Amino acid sequence: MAGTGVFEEIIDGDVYKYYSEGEWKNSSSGKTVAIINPTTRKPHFKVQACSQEEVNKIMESAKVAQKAWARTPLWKRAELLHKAAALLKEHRAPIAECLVKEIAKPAKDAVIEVVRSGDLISYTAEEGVRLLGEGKFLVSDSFPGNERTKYCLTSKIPLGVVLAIPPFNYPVNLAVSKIGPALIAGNSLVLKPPTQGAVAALHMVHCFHLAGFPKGLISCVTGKGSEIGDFLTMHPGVNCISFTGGDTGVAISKKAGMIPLQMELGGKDACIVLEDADLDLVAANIVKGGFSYSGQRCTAVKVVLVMESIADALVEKVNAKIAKLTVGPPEDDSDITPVVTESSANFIEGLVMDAKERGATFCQEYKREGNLIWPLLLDHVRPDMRIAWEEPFGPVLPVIRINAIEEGIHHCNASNFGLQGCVFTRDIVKAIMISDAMETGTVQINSAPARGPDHFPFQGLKDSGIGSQGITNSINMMTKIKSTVINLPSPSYTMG
Ligand SMILES: NC(=O)C1=CN([C@@H]2O[C@H](COP(=O)(O)OP(=O)(O)OC[C@H]3O[C@@H](n4cnc5c(N)ncnc54)[C@H](OP(=O)(O)O)[C@@H]3O)[C@@H](O)[C@H]2O)C=CC1
Ligand SMILES: O=C(O)[C@H](O)COP(=O)(O)O
Repeated sequence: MAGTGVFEEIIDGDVYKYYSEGEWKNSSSGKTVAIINPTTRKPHFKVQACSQEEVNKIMESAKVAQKAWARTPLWKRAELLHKAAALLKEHRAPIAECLVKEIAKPAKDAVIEVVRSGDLISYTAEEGVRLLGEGKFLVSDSFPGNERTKYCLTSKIPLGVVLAIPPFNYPVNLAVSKIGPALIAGNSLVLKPPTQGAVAALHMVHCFHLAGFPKGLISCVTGKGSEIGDFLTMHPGVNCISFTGGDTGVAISKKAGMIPLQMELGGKDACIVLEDADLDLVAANIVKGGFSYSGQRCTAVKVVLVMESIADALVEKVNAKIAKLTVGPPEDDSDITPVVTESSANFIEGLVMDAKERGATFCQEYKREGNLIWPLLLDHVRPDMRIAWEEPFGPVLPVIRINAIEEGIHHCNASNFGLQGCVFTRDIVKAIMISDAMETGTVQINSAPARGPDHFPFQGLKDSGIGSQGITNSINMMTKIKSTVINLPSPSYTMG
């Protein structure tokens, strides 16, 4: 149960505490934020609304703790991360329960997210020891005009205080995807979890606390992003921001100072289907890719671009699979569960109504009960419809019929997003050429888009992000280079 057993100390009455200087605390603000259960649409949890003074204190302690942490041997950093990973997996049940109640993640998927997060932390520990355990050694005479009088030793050093801001749909996995790299690289970490998902995140933070990380090294600030967010992202004590979410990230990138930014934002991942594709494989991937977690994934299939000659056959197969999707509460492991907020459901409905007014073909009746929207495939979608371009982040998928591959590539590249895309064909040469032409961070050949496995590089182009994630790239991004040059009085060559 959430907030019980080892987690008792993170809650006071019915309000979860925030985490600062190695302790669970009540905010002096006296304000709390209600977390609404998307299924019941009633408040389920409460967290503190932290004050700016509390943020300042957290930043001060993070700065002090980071100096000591940077002097902690790599193997000791890794040891603590492995402990946190084990604790996360040990306590997967209460954390998964929070995901079910806060973000209506299907119960099975909720457990998978927590276990995946433990694996991510452990892999990060190992990768960090290897990656940061070596540097570069350069000699001066490799550059014209120089003798070998200089040795340059370079290493990767921490940035300082990393601010991590994950989104609601993976409040644990997309938090640890930032926390792990930051810590193994020698940084301290301030986490601002999403409101929907904050309690799952607080339970995750407690696993790091139980692992025995130094006081002040990890903090967790709760409160609405719209209220405390700017104070955090513009705080002079922040040396790096790693953000995942929507166009909020674009605004943050304009406000943040001269610091490294890692941004993973929205997507409109296109699925291009050629005439020779295996339509059973395509249909399975479109349904899994487009409707898992009710389409609330940045890497969800968000528009299908299918050759006209096979479109009827594909749509029929997709509809048959949609008909088998279960719709209901996350507690029952339903395939389709309520979307995260009423405002999200309203946004999705707006896109559906626009498509209806402009003549899209509804393959299923549009049905909504509260935040629960039944899966819907819209056929014969045209570029003048909003759903052709906007990201519903819901269980609604548009199909655009094309008569040439170039049309599909054009639509993909005309989007402001450039996260992932996928292409289905038996012709690997064509697949490579299409992949090369698609302006996205990743192209999946013969499978739906996906961020995982978590050690793969993951990046968005254009409005889909800044920089690259994936464990190795995240570790590197949370370091900077330090050079030490040894100057010799006269040239010296190893004589072999
Ligand atoms: N690329 C991806 O992986 C994802 C993309 N998205 C996109 O984002 C949209 C909304 O999802 P959501 O999670 O609400 O994304 P948001 O961008 O609204 O929120 C992401 C995170 O940013 C925080 N935040 C909000 N405002 C600020 C601010 N001014 N300064 C600092 N942090 C802030 C949020 O906190 P709080 O919750 O308290 O507002 C949350 O922790 C989706 O519809 C989708 O388009 C969403 C999830 C994942
Ligand atoms: O933010 C998201 O939606 C995730 O990056 C998607 O991750 P997944 O492809 O592993 O579900």
